[in-house]
Parts: sequence; C-alpha cells; structure tokens
Amino acid sequence: MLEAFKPEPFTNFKDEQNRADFEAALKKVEGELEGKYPLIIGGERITTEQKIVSVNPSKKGEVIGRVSKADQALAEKAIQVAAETFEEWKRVPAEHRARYLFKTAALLRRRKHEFSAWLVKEAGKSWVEADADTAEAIDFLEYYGRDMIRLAQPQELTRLPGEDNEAFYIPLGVGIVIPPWNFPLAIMCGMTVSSIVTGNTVVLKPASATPVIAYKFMELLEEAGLPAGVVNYLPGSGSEVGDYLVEHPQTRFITFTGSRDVGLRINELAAKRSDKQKWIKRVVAEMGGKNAVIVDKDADLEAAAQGIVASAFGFSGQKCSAGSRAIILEDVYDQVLQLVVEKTEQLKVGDVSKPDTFTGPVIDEAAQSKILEYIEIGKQEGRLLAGGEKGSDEGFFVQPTIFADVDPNARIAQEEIFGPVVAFIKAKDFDHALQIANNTEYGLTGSVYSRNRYNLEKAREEFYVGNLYFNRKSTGAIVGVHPFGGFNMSGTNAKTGDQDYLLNFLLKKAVSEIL
Ligand SMILES: NC(=O)c1ccc[n+]([C@@H]2O[C@H](COP(=O)([O-])OP(=O)(O)OC[C@H]3O[C@@H](n4cnc5c(N)ncnc54)[C@H](O)[C@@H]3O)[C@@H](O)[C@H]2O)c1
Ligand SMILES: N[C@@H](CCC=O)C(=O)O
Repeated sequence: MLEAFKPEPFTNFKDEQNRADFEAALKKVEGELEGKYPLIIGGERITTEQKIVSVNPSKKGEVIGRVSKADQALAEKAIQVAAETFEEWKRVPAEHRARYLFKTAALLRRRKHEFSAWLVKEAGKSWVEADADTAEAIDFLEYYGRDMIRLAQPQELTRLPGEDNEAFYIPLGVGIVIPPWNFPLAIMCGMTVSSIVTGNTVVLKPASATPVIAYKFMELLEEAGLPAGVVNYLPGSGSEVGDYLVEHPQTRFITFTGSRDVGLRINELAAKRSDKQKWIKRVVAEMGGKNAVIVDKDADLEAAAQGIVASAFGFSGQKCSAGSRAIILEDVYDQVLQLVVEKTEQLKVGDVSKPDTFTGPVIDEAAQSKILEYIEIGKQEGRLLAGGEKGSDEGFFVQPTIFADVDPNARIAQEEIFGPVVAFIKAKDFDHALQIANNTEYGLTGSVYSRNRYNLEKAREEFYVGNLYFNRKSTGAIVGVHPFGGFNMSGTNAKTGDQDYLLNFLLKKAVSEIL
C-alpha cells in the first residue's frame, strides 16, 4: 500500500552535517567534470563528431561535459525506436509503469546532493535553488506515479439496464519532450515521466545549456530498470533537430516548456498536417511570464520588500515565475523602494559553489548580453537605483538591478527579460495596481501583499494569472500544492503537479456492450 503523496522536504543548510555532505557532493562532481556523453537511442550509446560543450556559468573556463549532438538521421532513428517501443510499452499495466517512477525517486533521493551539485555546476544554481530543483524532481516522480494509478481505476458511469459500459484511458503514442534549461532536472524530469507513466514513449531533446544533468537522469531511469527505447536521449540544435522532430508525421504530441517565441513556433509547426499524418498533434506549451508583485498601502512592508527581492533575484531572475514588476501604491512607494534597495545591496553575487551566494550567474553569454541590453533600455525608461552592470568576468554575472518610476507600458515593464532586473511602478490606488498588473500579454504568476480583505478578494477575482499568491513571493510552487501554469501567452495552462496534468497525455475510450 502506497503512502499518500508528501512533498520532499528541503535541506537545512544551517545544519553543519548537511553542509559537509553538500561540499562532499560538489567535490565528487568536480572529479567527474569534462566527461563525454553519447546519445541514447533504444539503449544504444551513439557517439557523434559534433559536440555540445556544456560549461559552468560561474566559471566560464570549466567544462562540465562534452555531449554528442544528433543530426536529422539520428532524430529519425529515435522516432522509429520510440514508435516500435510504444507497441510494447502501451501494454504495460499502469501500476507497473508507476513503479519505475517510484524506484527512480528512491534512487534520486539517495543521491540528492550529488544531483544538486550537478545543478550548481551546470546551471549556476545556488545550493538552496539546486536543492529545491532536485526535491521537485522527486515530487514529480512520486506524484505522477500515484496519479496514474488513480487514473487507471474503473470509472463511474451512469448505468443503463441491459448494457455494460466502461471508460478508460489509453496513451497517445510517440511524444517529443522539449524542456528548458532553468529547471534542468525538475521540469525535464516532470515532462518526461508524465509522458511515459501514461504509456507513451518519447524522444527527449534536452536544453543545450544543460544536457549533462539530463544524461545523469537517463542513467537513473536505466538503473531503475526502465526498458530501453521508452525514453530516447537526443541532444541537438532546436532549429535542425527540434523542427524535424516536431514536424515528423509519427509525432503524436509535443510537450514543451520554454520561451514564448519558440512555443508559438512549435505550436504553428505542429498544427500543419504532414503527409501520412493521421492525427491532430497535441501541444502542451508552457511559456514565459512578466509577473507582478503588488504592495498595498497597509501591507507588511518588510515582508513585501523581502518578497520582492526573493521573487526578482532568486536564481538571478531566471524563473518563469520571477517577479519582474513591483507595483506599489503611491502611499508606501518610497518606503518599499528604499527597503528593497537596501536588501538588494546586501545580496552576495558570485560563484554558487560557495554556500552563501544568493545571486549566481546567468546561464550564458547570450543571456548576459540580452540582459545588459535591457539594462541600457531601462536607463532610458527609469531611474537606476541598484546594479546596472555586469559582475566579475570569471562567469556570466549581472548585478541585481532596480529601476524606479517605470511607465507600465515601457519595454522593461512589458517584455520578459529573464534576468535579475525589476521595474518599480507607482499606482494611484489598488484598482489602478490591478489594472497595471493585468496590462501584459502574459498571465503566469502574481503576488499581492495586503492586509485588506476586500482588496485580497478583489485580486482573487480580477488578477488574471494562473498562480496567484497572497503575502508571499511569486516563485516556488510545490507539486500537489500549487498546480502550476499560466494564462494567455504564458501557455496552455497544462497545470504541472496537478491531478489534471496527466490527462494531457491520454485519450479516453468508452466501450459499451449490449448484454
Ligand atoms: N511556464 C513555465 O512553466 C516555464 C517554466 C520554465 C521556463 N519557462 C520559460 O522558458 C524560457 C527560458 O527557457 P529557455 O531559454 O530554455 O527557452 P527556449 O524557448 O529558448 O528553449 C526551450 C527549449 O526549446 C528548445 N528549442 C529551441 N528552438 C527550438 C525549435 N525550433 N524546435 C524545437 N525546440 C527548440 C531549446 O533547445 C530548449 O530545449 C523563459 O521564457 C521562461 O519563462 C516557462
Ligand atoms: N515552478 C517554478 C517556476 C518554473 C519556471 O521557471 C516556480 O513556481 O517558481
């Protein structure tokens, strides 16, 4: 009998033993850098000439690994293997499939710090952020395993005399999994295991900045005994291999998490029927955000300032849930701004191998350049009060940056920057604050700091986001607790970590027999 799902606890790094264990895990990973990683198709290791070189964003010179890169011929092979394997995997009972997830969760829990250490090295996550990423991956395994068992139970139907009726779920077929680099373990794992526990087989194309952590996860699935060919590991370029996989007539669904532009492109390509294609491809696309933190005039201003800093600068603002707009009622605007500037000036920016670093690097040079360009735009659109520059050249650092007095329609208030930059906007009253918050094409997360029940209820109704938080930061959704996914250009509202999520990867069949 399975225990009820419970989220994995976070590690307390104030505990000396935990710190020592984490240091040891970092040492272990440091000893394994510069490895060479092949593709894995149907269990076969395939090495190619062309490589993706993964580097540590905190230390540009440190190579994490060299990963073989697929071409279209290998993408074709991966689809064919996934299609053949589907014929067997779809017949494996749901409970058996779920057990592979539970076993993988147990293996991951045992090596939790080691996986988090890879996240520190390859993604530039601080210890706390890396630990949360690994915990969320464990949660997805435990949650989706249980949920598939629930969905496989007989379903209640209205009975007609003389007729035997039944309805049950069946899988879709071959799926393409395209995850982002910013939760390279949790989101990649969640997207992959939700697709396979429902009976589908997949081609997993990991994000090019974080292919090593995805390879480590593949090894874990193999250790758990997952049959070859259920997940096929295929790193490659988005434009060459990504488009090929999305357009392929045997692709039945695409599950994507990433930027708005790539998500829309995938949606468009997937909508075009190719020769011999028998189905409408299903697309799950979870995309970006331009999230707002509203501070009401009677809010706990200290808590609000802390929440703004955590939402804007946690993992250098590289979360779809990041609070990149702070909308403050004019009565308390100057006070909140000052508190946030003071707190921001105290943040440690640097190499995340050190336990007290709060803000690490951004993921790569292209991201750093893009963020610095937005900072130049911000200098025209607002009053620079903190940051505004890059950090040490050892890594891809950007100082946490605050712009005050920004117009709600300014570019830095409208476009997803995906870096440590927050725009302060003044609101006349609470209605005005809500109006500004909703003035975006996105609709992912939002926070409201207030002690006014009337205003909180108003926000509950009118703040148009998929994840709304009261008196807490806009980031850090927990599986099973905060079903995650947004509205409008933030995506298809698939709601990860929720009881509706697995339905994205299933078909429902009804069978009726006259007795
Ligand atoms: N809504 C959510 O749940 C959520 C979660 C995490 C990240 N995000 C969003 O993700 C973005 C950051 O991630 P990113 O930089 O990895 O996004 P991205 O769109 O650049 O890349 C996402 C994935 O798409 C792949 N890709 C790129 N071009 C492709 C193509 N033509 N065909 C197929 N695949 C292609 C990439 O290799 C990567 O694996 C931000 O916009 C962030 O808000 C959203
Ligand atoms: N689920 C994460 C965000 C994922 C996107 O980056 C959060 O709630 O902060």
